[in-house]
Amino acid sequence: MTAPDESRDPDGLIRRAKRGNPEFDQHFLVDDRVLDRIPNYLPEGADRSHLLEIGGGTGALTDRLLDAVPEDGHVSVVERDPDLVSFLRKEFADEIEAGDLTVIAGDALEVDLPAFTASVSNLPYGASSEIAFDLLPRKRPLVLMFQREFAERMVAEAGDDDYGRLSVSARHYADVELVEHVPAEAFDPQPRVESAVVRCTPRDPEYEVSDEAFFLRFVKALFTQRRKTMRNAVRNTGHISGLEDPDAVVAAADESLMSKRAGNVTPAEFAALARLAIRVDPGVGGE
Ligand SMILES: C[S@@+](CC[C@H](N)C(=O)[O-])C[C@H]1O[C@@H](n2cnc3c(N)ncnc32)[C@H](O)[C@@H]1O
Repeated sequence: MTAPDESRDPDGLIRRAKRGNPEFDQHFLVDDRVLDRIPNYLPEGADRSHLLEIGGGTGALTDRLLDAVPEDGHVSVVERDPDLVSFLRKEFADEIEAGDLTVIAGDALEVDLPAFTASVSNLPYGASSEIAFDLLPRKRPLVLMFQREFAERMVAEAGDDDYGRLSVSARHYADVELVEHVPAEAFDPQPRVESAVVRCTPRDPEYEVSDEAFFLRFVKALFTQRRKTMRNAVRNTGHISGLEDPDAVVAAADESLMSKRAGNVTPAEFAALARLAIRVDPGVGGE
């Protein structure tokens, strides 16, 4: 592993790779201070023995991750662009030869991911939601860079303007915190939007759900009608949630909950309603 003061220069990597195509979600981090900070956002005590990076690009973050793993640790990096894969394999030939780094060629949503202990990634914006929701259920610590608006929706709480399906679904798997806003100037080429880094610390939710898939589908359905009361949202979205008898769920549910809007309902309240629906609705398991 290289010492931190020997980190590769991110601008030099871009020049050597001759890459950086915004159409391929290629915005490379060039701000050394941001690059240095990102691995340190891993939760204290996180197992760093096998770090996974999705979207290696020209390797500026990969280089920092090689410094962040313990002596016998490993970094795996997935990259979809075949030219960047060739570049990474050449640039990091010594680390690959030493068994410290594996470069996996392909789409992160299609390749078999290795058994990583934590992931630190500057995600391709076009696929960030799918990749995050592929990683979150694996219950490993994650430090992920997103578009700022996406990150803010992810960490929003009930009652916040940005609170929605994304906030409830992400929190189902982990504690999520926005740890740093990153301006467009930190990248080359610069994206049109700002970015933000989110730390996800896995934990079990503080509520029970007997059918996770139904819970997540129900939350998704209810937020499609976020301006309506929960009463109407439950009734109008059976085609999405799978409820066969939404009226029975409304009748059995607490009156005050049915009068709220989804944006003011906590994850625990959604979970209690999902458990109730499973008891009373034949479409999702009840009678
Ligand atoms: C935002 S750049 C980050 C690059 C580098 N990690 C950095 O921080 O400078 C995202 C990278 O992901 C790659 N990429 C885009 N879609 C991908 C996918 N579905 N699977 C794997 N890599 C992908 C792009 O080619 C690009 O190199």
